[in-house]
Amino acid sequence: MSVCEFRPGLEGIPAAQSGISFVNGQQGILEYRGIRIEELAEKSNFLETAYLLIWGELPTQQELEEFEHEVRHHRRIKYRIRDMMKSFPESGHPMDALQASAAALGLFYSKRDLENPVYVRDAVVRLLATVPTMIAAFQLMRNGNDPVRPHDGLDYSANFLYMLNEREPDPLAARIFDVCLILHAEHTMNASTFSARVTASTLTDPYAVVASAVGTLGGPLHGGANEEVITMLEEIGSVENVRPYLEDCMQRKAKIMGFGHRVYKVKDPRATILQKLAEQLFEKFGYDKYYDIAVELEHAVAEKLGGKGIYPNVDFYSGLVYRKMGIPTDLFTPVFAIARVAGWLAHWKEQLVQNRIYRPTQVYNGHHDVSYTPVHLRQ
Ligand SMILES: CC(=O)SCCNC(=O)CCNC(=O)[C@H](O)C(C)(C)COP(=O)(O)OP(=O)(O)OC[C@H]1O[C@@H](n2cnc3c(N)ncnc32)[C@H](O)[C@@H]1OP(=O)(O)O
Ligand SMILES: O=C([O-])CC(=O)C(=O)O
Repeated sequence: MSVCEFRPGLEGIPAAQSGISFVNGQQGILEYRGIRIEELAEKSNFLETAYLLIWGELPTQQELEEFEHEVRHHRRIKYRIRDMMKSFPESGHPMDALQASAAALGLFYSKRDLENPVYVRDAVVRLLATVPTMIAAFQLMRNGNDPVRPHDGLDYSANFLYMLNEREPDPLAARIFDVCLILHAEHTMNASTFSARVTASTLTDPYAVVASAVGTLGGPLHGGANEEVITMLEEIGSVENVRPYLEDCMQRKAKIMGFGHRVYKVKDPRATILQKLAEQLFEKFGYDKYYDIAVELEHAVAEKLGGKGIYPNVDFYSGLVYRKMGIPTDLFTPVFAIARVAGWLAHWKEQLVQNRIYRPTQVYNGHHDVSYTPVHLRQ
């Protein structure tokens, strides 16, 4: 094999063959199994989209009803998981709580049976069903309250908002939240999905796959940017301060959070939809001054950095949507994870079809033949 050039961040290097999603970064196109994201956002719901991603086709009415029924009936978390979460430090980040809890779930299903479709389906259902419950439970318990039991009469998204806020959500808010989950469900070979596929390739269990992906999603260069965006908008504070803030960032060569993408060189199509969803929410529930700051920042960044292909990504407007729903800032990335579980599991299943363990190479730039220095002689 020829010696390859090292590409930092593996830019442009295919890490898998995949039929799950497609991105055209020059034209701002995203498709799940060939269907444009705009169409899914308008016509589908999250569980149907998850089914599409994981099993490769839209479900029939009966398949969808069965799948929704199964997910609905696996939403409760085990007392032992709940008690474990109760012992987590309240000040800990909910992404860490989620990562630990997803991994702990695997302790209860440690007999791996990856070739058995029943095992695969159970794991898919259980992870999709319990991740929202774990997040809502941690949120309530860190504030000294008991978790709220899932509401069997509510669908996937409405139930999550119900568990979080201890009341049934407004139907528009629940539908918008569900669309947000569709938008965040999958995105080709992003860092957390790569992490999921690497973990899957060792033939470990799907709980470990999801736990490793959650850990990867949390970083501020990836899903964690949605939280950073709100912090940044608060720091900017006013529309007048947008341009001085941007100048200062550019001078310091600091990244503007929620902007830029390895693949998109135009505005992320998901950001366009999320911006519209934010506007719909503001129309019904009142205006948010940070929205004007965000729009001004988008204009200013397009003027200064548009030439480099730097435009809003999915994380730029999502926080404004979640804020309006009363979701705390440090739950924005866990909410992203609720959705992305679908994509990670689709990649887990796909990886297993023709698995080969990931084991890339490296360019060694260290020393050779170094002799051992006894500790008392070391400077
Ligand atoms: C769900 C998601 O993961 S979406 C991404 C969420 N992350 C963010 O919003 C964090 C901010 N954005 C970034 O850090 C980057 O754009 C990433 C991580 C998304 C992509 O990183 P990469 O593809 O490695 O791009 P890289 O960091 O090399 O940037 C390329 C050039 O664009 C510039 N650039 C990229 N993003 C930004 C940004 N947000 N603000 C200012 N400049 C930027 C870089 O400074 C660099 O400029 P240079 O060539 O003059 O040095
Ligand atoms: O594709 C990426 O690198 C990041 C991203 O937008 C996502 O994971 O949704």
